[in-house]
Amino acid sequence: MDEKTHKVPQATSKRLPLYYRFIQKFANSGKERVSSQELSEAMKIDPATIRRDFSYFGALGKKGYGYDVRTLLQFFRKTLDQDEATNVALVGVGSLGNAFLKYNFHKNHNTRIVVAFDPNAADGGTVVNDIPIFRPDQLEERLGEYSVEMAILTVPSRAAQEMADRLAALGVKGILNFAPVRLNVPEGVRLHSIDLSVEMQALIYAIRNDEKST
Ligand SMILES: NC(=O)c1ccc[n+]([C@@H]2O[C@H](COP(=O)([O-])OP(=O)(O)OC[C@H]3O[C@@H](n4cnc5c(N)ncnc54)[C@H](O)[C@@H]3O)[C@@H](O)[C@H]2O)c1
Repeated sequence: MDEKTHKVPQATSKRLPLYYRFIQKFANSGKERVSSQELSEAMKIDPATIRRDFSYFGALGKKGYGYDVRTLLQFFRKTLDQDEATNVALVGVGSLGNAFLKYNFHKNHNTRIVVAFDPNAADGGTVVNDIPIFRPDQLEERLGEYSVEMAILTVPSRAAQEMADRLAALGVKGILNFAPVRLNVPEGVRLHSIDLSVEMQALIYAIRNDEKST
């Protein structure tokens, strides 16, 4: 990513892959330009948010013209580093971690799990789906071999902060945390947390609220 994108808010950066997906759809249907209104209708995000998100990246569109689909496509491909593979470490190979290990991210995105860590791994490592799994006490010794940029954290809550600290100390730049705890990470490390219970409660609240207002 270029320097400008450092100040991009987390909410905006979370929407980038979504923009990319919809712009790909517009491009595939042969559309050459698209307005924030059209994007808004397709994506169910309000047009002001889209314009604000895009404004973080400089002049991507012209007033009254909208956005050039090819330019947007190139921009998002470059910004999301779709041309370059991202190596991911999986930390915690239980129920959730195993599902990630078996899910082939690589098919749709240039992202792949290259190494995993779990206390249940054998002494010299275990291999599942061609991915080596080592014990967590081997993290410092092994991680450096795999050019890992980000980690998926699927460990029990009690182990999450310690593993996040150790990953950050090893130079991992992004952590996708599934443990339902608030983690602290040093500056320069991006943390995205997905708490399924919170997401579910928010959805239930939204459904009930819709019911009340109809
Ligand atoms: N399973 C789900 O549907 C689900 C949904 C939402 C959130 N979560 C959260 O995701 C995390 C993982 O859930 P799960 O169901 O896979 O749990 P799990 O107990 O099945 O798996 C956790 C794994 O982490 C390993 N582990 C423990 N300490 C470790 C360490 N220091 N380093 C590496 N690995 C370590 C354990 O050996 C185990 O294999 C939990 O924090 C859980 O609350 C799970």
